[in-house]
Amino acid sequence: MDAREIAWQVLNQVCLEKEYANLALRKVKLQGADMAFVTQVVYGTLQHYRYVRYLWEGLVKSKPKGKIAVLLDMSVYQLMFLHTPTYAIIHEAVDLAKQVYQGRYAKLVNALLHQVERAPRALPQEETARLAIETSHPDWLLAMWKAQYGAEIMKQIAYHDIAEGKTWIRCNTLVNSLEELEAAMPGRLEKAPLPQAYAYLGKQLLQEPCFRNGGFAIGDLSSQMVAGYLDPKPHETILDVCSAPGGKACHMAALMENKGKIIACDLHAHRVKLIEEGAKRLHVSIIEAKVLDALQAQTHFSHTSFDRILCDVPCSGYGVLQGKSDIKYHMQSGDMDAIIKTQEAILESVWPLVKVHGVLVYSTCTLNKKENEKQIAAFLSRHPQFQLEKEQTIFPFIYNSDGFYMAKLCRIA
Ligand SMILES: C[S@@+](CC[C@H](N)C(=O)[O-])C[C@H]1O[C@@H](n2cnc3c(N)ncnc32)[C@H](O)[C@@H]1O
Repeated sequence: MDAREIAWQVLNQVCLEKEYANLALRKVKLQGADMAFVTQVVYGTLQHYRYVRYLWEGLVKSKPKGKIAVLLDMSVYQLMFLHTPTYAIIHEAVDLAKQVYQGRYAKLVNALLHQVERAPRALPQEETARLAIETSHPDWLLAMWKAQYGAEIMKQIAYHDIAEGKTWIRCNTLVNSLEELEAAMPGRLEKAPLPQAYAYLGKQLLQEPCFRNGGFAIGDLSSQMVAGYLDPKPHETILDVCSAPGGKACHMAALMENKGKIIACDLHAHRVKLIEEGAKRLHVSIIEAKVLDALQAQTHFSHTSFDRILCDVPCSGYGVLQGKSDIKYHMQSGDMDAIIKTQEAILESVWPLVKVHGVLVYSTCTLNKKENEKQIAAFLSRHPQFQLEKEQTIFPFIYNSDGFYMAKLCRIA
């Protein structure tokens, strides 16, 4: 089976069976350039799903569905975004189309792809409709961003989501200093506007010798701002209730100089394992990882027993659509309703555990005021014993990082 056919199969699993793209790709047994091609076609097609569908769908009355629609999507993606010769893309798409539905759609695939290649359909005139197709976002999401943040910010987020992302790392000061890390990766690090953070400019991050010995952690720049917001000190006791895979917990441990205690919980056992593995690689010994539903936290811990608590809650993920294009492909406007209730329930379950004069930080990787500012305003109105010290939305286009929200609440009574 060649790389294009494998990409088609992976996309069928993601688009039609709702498998996560990273998990479907993990099963692919290819290497080198072939694997890079499959990965690019899979993520690229998902990232541009509306645009590529728009280009072929308008040309046909009775629209093919299922695997043929996915095949057309991925072939149009290649025609529009890759430098592969047109004849190779179309020829192979037609061959693949012959494999399914008794080959009924092979001629149509051939005709549609030639037509798209010859004269791509013009984008809609109206500005927001055009942006939605050009950047492949659902209309309701753009409308929500426009209403919440204004037209200019909506536009910048949308274009950010289809731009090429950066890889961010954090120097693990428990293992090496900034100077030592820079010396170990000459020319491959670009200093970021945050202590200990760098953009990685190389190509083989996991092959860097100082990765295995824990010299750095991989983690988005915005996400690295959260531990600083919590501002944990050596010898304190910290609760991290939604902790896996443990990026922020390990960062907190470094800020605490590996002194004190961090209880790092997550609902899912397989994800708790990731916290343990990460902590081991990064030479962190103060993390105690636990499988625990945050909603049950009060049955495990006494009231007022933590100096600081981090609630890095599950969220709709609208701040990470650049890197997680399968979220973008599948998301529905109703998805956030249940999640908002979970976030509220987590806050209600956890707040009594923080000491008086202690700190609670709430964070999400989403851009949605209902999960962010409004969630925190509602919490504060229910709990006058907390005060908002600061809150911040990090828009993803500022540093080419994830979109994040963080609120720092201090318990005053
Ligand atoms: C945004 S991620 C956390 C990322 C993590 N803080 C880090 O920095 O690596 C949210 C996590 O919440 C976990 N989760 C979801 N519902 C939960 C619950 N009721 N109790 C505990 N963890 C939960 C998910 O398994 C997921 O790992």
